[in-house]
Amino acid sequence: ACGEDVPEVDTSIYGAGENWDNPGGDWAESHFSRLEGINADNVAELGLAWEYDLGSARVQEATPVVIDGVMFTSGVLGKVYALNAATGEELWTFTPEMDMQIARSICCDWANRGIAVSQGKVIVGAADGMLYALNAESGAVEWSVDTIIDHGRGYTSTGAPELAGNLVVIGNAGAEYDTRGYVTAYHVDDGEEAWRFFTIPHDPAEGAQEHAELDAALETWSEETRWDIGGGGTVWDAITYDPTFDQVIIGTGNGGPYPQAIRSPGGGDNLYLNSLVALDRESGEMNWYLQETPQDNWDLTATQPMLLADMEVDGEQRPVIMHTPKNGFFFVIDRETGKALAANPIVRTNWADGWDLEAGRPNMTLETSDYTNGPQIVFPGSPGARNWYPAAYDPTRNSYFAHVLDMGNLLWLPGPVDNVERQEKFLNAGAAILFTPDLEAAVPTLPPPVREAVENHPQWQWVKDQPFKSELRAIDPMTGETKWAVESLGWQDRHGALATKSGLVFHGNLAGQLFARDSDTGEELWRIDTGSSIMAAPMTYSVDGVQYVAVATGWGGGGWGFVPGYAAAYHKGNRNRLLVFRLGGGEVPIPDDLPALQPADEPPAQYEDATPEMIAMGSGLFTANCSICHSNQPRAPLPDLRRMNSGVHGAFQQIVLEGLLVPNGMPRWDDRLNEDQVKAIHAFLIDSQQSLRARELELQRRGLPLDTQSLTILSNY
Ligand SMILES: O=C(O)c1cc(C(=O)O)c2c(n1)C(=O)C(=O)c1cc(C(=O)O)[nH]c1-2
Ligand SMILES: [Ca+2]
Repeated sequence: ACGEDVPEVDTSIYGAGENWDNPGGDWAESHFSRLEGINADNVAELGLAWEYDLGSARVQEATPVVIDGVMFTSGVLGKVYALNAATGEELWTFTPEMDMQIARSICCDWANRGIAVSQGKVIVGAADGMLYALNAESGAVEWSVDTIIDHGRGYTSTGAPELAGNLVVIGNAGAEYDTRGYVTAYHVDDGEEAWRFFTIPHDPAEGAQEHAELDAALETWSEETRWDIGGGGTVWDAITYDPTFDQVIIGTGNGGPYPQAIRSPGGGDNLYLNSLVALDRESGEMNWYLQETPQDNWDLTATQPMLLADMEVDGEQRPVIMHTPKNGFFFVIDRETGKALAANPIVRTNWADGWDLEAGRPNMTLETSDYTNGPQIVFPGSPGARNWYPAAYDPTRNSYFAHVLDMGNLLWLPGPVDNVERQEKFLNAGAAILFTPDLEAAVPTLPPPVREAVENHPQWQWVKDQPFKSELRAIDPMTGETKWAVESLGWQDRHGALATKSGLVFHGNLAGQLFARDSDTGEELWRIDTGSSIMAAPMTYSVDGVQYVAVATGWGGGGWGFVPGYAAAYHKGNRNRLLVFRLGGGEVPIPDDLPALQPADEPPAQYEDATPEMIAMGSGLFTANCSICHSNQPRAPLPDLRRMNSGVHGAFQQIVLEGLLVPNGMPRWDDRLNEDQVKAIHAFLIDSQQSLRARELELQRRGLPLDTQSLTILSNY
């Protein structure tokens, strides 16, 4: 890897042109296009140019890349597609092979957020942590490298690799599991490792830290830190190369377990959790860090996308990063120093009351957010004020277009904080979390101590008086003020954005509509029904003078088991496709509605003698092990286990303990569950199937639909 060229980046041109050369669009990752072929005067003529079936029904989060007429993008588990960008003709695809036991360590669906293209290679991080460099013309593997340092822990990979000159940098996911976060830089030409940066220290009893930055970080962790569990700090989404200072900026994740009282008892900032950290491209050494959420208890990650710009601050042009992490603040950060120049709240926050620019820290309010001594309603909730959904920045209007969620969730400790056992390669979040748009309705169903604590909570009034708000906004970065906003369909209806110099903002929704709005007012200028749920960000490019707008469809990600009733994925199935539009194009073929739900089959009489204790044990084991994937909600992506047929009932033990369906993505559990436990789970499911069937037969007799959804997601980690 010696003597390679480090490509020059021209930072004087802002926004993407004909090519959209990385998932963020341009060097600034602005999701902004300079193309003006499609504008307010003609946008109403947009129609379908071509569509491409991505061959799955899970989750699509990637923004495609287009270079010289070829589109490259990624999908489920890191599958890669190369297509003719003008016609949709498939040039090649690549499906990474992996042991599907990995499905046990994936928190938030089989997402992949995109690819990197450089030196004639397309680079993707597969779900199992393998990094592949593929020949851009043929799709053949040129090199591959295992980025995971310890396969005995719950590491996965969902983020896009980031190009930094001659290097490609990749992180990983798993802060809800038993991991310690890090990023690794590899040479693009041959995959040789250049450097690795760990985001948190390791147990000092086990020898020297890997690099000097960790010695400083160690001071911010307590002596009782549960290093064995992992600590978290995963870099699962944004990594951004800043060519101006030749540095790689990483966004780090939450603490693991969530409660600091388990993770690092006695407090401390726990560096470098929930931080932006700038690393020198060549050496991997730290230039600066900014911790956005110290002392994390809440999964308030800083992994969300970063957008770069040069911006006038106090009368001076400064190179900045715009960052809206989960924690509810809008940060404008000096790229040279890492100092926050602005940090304004964009939603209600009660883990901090404002941000002190002088001190470079938030004003922490642990009395309303630390749940060590009882349940707390925390704003923003762990879905985040923002999440991975890409924002777009239009420098000509100084507007940042982003989906924002103003919502709290309820957190409490499910048990004592001492002697918590590490769950190997499994969930270790250590907190009970209730996500619901209607806490007021959910609270009466909670155990009395939790219920009372909630009703006496200072933020109970917020919950009662001001419902959650989920909206696309145009925001002024330095003030955080909203210039305009449009409401989305629900708290789960969140989506990425594209802005164009011609004054348009494009975005989709879960009901399957794609919109173009006026950048200055938010006014709707065009919409088209696609019949497929959209979360991913649209992008635009041009080939032979024709401008196209492309978007991937597919519902999933965090909370993926609960398909909202307003989603196209609920009524029409979760069609994953690429839809590409041009002026004068046609209608989008709309999938048919799914057939109506039918009453659950009669379950077998297998455990007719099951005791209530056995069923209760099965219920507890199901919640702890199975429910993160099997939500047992109508139209969920995975089978509702209250609707199993006789064949599946007959093979239940073989599926769960012997791995009969591992190739399909259902892992084996013989390392965590024994035969009696699996019998108890099965007895619980048969019991649930009986009650479901009885209820559904009754609904059917009365001529009523069978769709009854729960609005509440309880994760009892
Ligand atoms: O801590 C982690 O390592 C980690 C990983 C991921 C992921 O890889 O997708 C998510 C999260 N956390 C997370 O907190 C979160 O809200 C989330 C949403 C999504 C998604 O794809 O919709 N992924 C993740
Ligand atoms: Ca997380």
